[in-house]
Amino acid sequence: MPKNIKNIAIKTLSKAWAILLEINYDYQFKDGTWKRVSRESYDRGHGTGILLYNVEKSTIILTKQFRMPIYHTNKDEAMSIEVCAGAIDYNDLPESTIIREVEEEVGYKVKDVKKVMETYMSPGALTEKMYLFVARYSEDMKVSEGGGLATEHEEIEVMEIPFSKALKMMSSGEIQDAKTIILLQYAQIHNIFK
Ligand SMILES: Nc1nc2c(ncn2[C@@H]2O[C@H](COP(=O)(O)OP(=O)(O)O[C@H]3O[C@H](CO)[C@@H](O)[C@H](O)[C@@H]3O)[C@@H](O)[C@H]2O)c(=O)[nH]1
Ligand SMILES: [Mg+2]
Repeated sequence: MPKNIKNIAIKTLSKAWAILLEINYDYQFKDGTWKRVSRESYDRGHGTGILLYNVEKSTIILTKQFRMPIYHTNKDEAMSIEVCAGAIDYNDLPESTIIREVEEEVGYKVKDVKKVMETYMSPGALTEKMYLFVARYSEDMKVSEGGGLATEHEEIEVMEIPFSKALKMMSSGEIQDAKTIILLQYAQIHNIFK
């Protein structure tokens, strides 16, 4: 734990769906001087994501959905292609969260999920840590069409595509979501289709 931080003062800028804080603190730089620093920190909890893959078919399952923060800054890229993912509810665990999200969003009941990484997605601004998983899927695990929760205003298109196509979509920039890129590269590095 760093010892060169003191006099922390926290101000809540916004407390709505998530919490935006302004955190002011004294930070001692390497030359010994102390300076007052201010940083904003957005807390929307932690999250999970999963790459679902089928070795026999060489396919994976991705989702496509409208993302307002992208639309707000880059309208053409607002339909985001991502691995299935979901925020962890208070007191829930990453494993149970991702198993529930897989059923809600893409319609499969998976059991054995393997955690492959824990990663801070945007540590300069977000408190969120993402727990990333992989799991095999097959037709006998299919229980619904998925699509997300209408009550939560979700509308998720389920995409089952060859792994090779997903890699091309990553190279071409059609896939730009970080958790998705990390998991696709994990699959490539660890040769999970072999
Ligand atoms: N009212 C309100 N509701 C929100 C807001 N943001 C999200 N929600 C609700 O919370 C749900 C979040 O859906 P999840 O499936 O749990 O999460 P996600 O949006 O897929 O995000 C996942 O990936 C993100 C990283 O790309 C992660 O940040 C996130 O934790 C999660 O893993 C949405 O359907 C929506 O109902 C908001 O600003 N306001
Ligand atoms: Mg989701």
